[in-house]
Amino acid sequence: MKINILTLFPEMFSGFKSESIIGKALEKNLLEINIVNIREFCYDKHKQADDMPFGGGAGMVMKPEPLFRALETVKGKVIYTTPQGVRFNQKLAIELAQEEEITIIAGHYEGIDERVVESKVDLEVSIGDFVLTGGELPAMMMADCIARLVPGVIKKESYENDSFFNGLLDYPHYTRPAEYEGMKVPEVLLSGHHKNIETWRLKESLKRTYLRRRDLLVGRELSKEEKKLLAEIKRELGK
Ligand SMILES: CC(C)(C)c1cccc(C(=O)NCC2(NC(=O)c3cccc4nocc34)CCCCC2)c1
Repeated sequence: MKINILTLFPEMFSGFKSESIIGKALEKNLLEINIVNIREFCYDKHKQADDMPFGGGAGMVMKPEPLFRALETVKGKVIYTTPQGVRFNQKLAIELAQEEEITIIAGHYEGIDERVVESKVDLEVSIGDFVLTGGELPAMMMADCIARLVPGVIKKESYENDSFFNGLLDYPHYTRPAEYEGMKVPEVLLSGHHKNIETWRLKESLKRTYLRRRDLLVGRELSKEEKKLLAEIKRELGK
């Protein structure tokens, strides 16, 4: 899979591409992330990538020509990260991860010229309702989420155990030391009793989801064991 990201700030992506899981996946050529510097497609003397808005008002708008030129050099579904977009989620990430190539445009200033959106953008996507300085971090976040779904990028077992893989919030995590400043790790996790540990983790995931994100449980098929555990949780919570 190849993810192109069109941006005026390519340096924002160097850490993303060099570090940790994404860095290793790129080294292993499991996928390709191609950062396209929009500024390279500004052919005027001053390399002007943005200009004042028609109709007046504050801020600048990203010019159409450099974007059209940059889009000529890439393929695949064109996504524009914008507050006006559909909400990004794991389901959309899974769909996009099936594509051979996708291109993400990161807006900046007041956004991109609408003629680019109308004629070239296939999908406008938002990561949430808050004000940002640019669409670069949303583009990076989407690329991260999609890239980890590419086979081989993360170990199969951790992918399978992804609590979100079963649609629940994560259970609490602990590591050494077994006691720190008087705070102990739950005994069951030190017992080496794998079935009990698995049950404890599922119950903790269900409890957290029930308490913090009950919406995730709506419409979610509960297994027999999950139903039993959820009943226990409700009893214990006195609800
Ligand atoms: C009602 C709401 C959401 C608060 C809102 C309403 C109006 C404007 C903004 C805003 O932030 N404008 C700035 C701008 N944001 C984003 O790119 C952006 C923001 C949030 C989630 C995103 N997902 O992808 C891209 C996203 C970056 C500079 C280029 C213009 C867009 C926000």
